[in-house]
Amino acid sequence: MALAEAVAKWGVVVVAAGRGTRMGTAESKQYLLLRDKPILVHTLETFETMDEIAEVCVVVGQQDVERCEGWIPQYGLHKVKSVAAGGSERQHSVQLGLEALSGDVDWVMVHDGVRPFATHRAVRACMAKAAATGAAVLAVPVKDTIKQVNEGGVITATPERRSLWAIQTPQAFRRSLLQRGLRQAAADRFVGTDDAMAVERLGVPVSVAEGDYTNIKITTPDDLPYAEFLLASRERGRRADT
Ligand SMILES: Nc1ccn([C@@H]2O[C@H](COP(=O)(O)OP(=O)(O)OP(=O)(O)O)[C@@H](O)[C@H]2O)c(=O)n1
Ligand SMILES: C[C@](O)(CO)[C@H](O)COP(=O)(O)O
Repeated sequence: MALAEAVAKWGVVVVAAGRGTRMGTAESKQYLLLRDKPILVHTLETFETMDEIAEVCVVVGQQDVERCEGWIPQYGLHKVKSVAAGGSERQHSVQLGLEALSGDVDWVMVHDGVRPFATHRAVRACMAKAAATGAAVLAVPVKDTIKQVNEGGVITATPERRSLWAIQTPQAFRRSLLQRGLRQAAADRFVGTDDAMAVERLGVPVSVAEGDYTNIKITTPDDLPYAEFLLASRERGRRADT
């Protein structure tokens, strides 16, 4: 591990204040059970055993703050030091989570509460790349040919596939850089779909660290059986290791 990374104090903002409209369930998708535990708890457990992480802030809907505070003792989520109420857009939830982290956290990762399969290897790759460059996101090269299509359903462009990556979380930044990007985005009334966009807009390069295709964001109902399969595979892998 690089020296800068070893001495840095890392915090994680796990955003989970969305409504999950594409999932279409009465209960927001982050609270659906994956085997025995809510999806969000599986996600939070990712960071529990990482010594590099000093603290986690989980951002949820105002109505869910108490329930999530109760999870800290129930599931032994000792790294979760705060539960914050989120905002109307993901970006606002990120901003509120950043404000809740303690003052001495100087590097941050933002992670979707509905990505429970980020591996420690991939998270560490993202942290290492950010420590070396200032800002990095996990991503995988796209496998399909991607087309741009107009409102009439007609293809207007085929971008070169070699340059296309599907972006995931965690996304890792020097805290002051992400804060500056989010402040500027708010001043410009710009709302991005990921955290890197706020930093890219400053003209600051954001690097990519190669992740895993299995780090899925649980978004639509067809993701649920695949998530069950991934959980079972991970547990089989763990049993084989012991
Ligand atoms: N105002 C919001 C919107 C989203 N998120 C979180 O951002 C992550 C990624 O967003 P997405 O998958 O789009 O979740 P939802 O916004 O809940 O889904 P949908 O767009 O289908 O409503 C999720 O963990 C979600 O809870 C958030 O914290 N605050
Ligand atoms: C941040 C993200 O998960 C990267 O893939 C994604 O952009 C979130 O987008 P969504 O519109 O909130 O699903």
